[in-house]
Amino acid sequence: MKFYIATDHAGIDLKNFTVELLRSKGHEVVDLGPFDKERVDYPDYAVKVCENVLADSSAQGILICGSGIGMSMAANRFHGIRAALCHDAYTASVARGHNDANVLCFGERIVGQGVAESILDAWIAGKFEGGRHCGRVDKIEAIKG
Ligand SMILES: O=C(CO)[C@H](O)[C@H](O)[C@H](O)COP(=O)(O)O
Repeated sequence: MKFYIATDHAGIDLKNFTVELLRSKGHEVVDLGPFDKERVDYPDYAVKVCENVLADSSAQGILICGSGIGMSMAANRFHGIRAALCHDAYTASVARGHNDANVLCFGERIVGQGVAESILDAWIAGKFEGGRHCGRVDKIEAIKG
């Protein structure tokens, strides 16, 4: 699987862990930064990941910040991005299976490395179930609020 990943200053350590973990499992990871802990604004990095995911539909995005909330809010402003803030393996699994989510968000101030790994494993194993969920996802995409 191919991932684009970015964070803000509050998620650097979990980003580095995630990049190494995914690469060690054979996944392709494009790290869009930042690469030090200087304070930055999370929307700037959400834009980088979402633009790449929209241009490369075979890929998925990962966005990390302190809580994951700001990143998920910013990412969901993009038409075609379905960003899911996940705190555990169940939310990751259902985000893929029911919501066809294409950007995973989590928070370094919320989840540790062990929980992050279980979230990533569930995300990677998850597959959109289609069926009754198709029309619902289509309705999300049709919203022009
Ligand atoms: O967007 C967030 C909160 O919803 C993220 O957790 C940010 O990383 C956080 O706001 C950054 O806070 P800081 O005090 O500037 O480190």
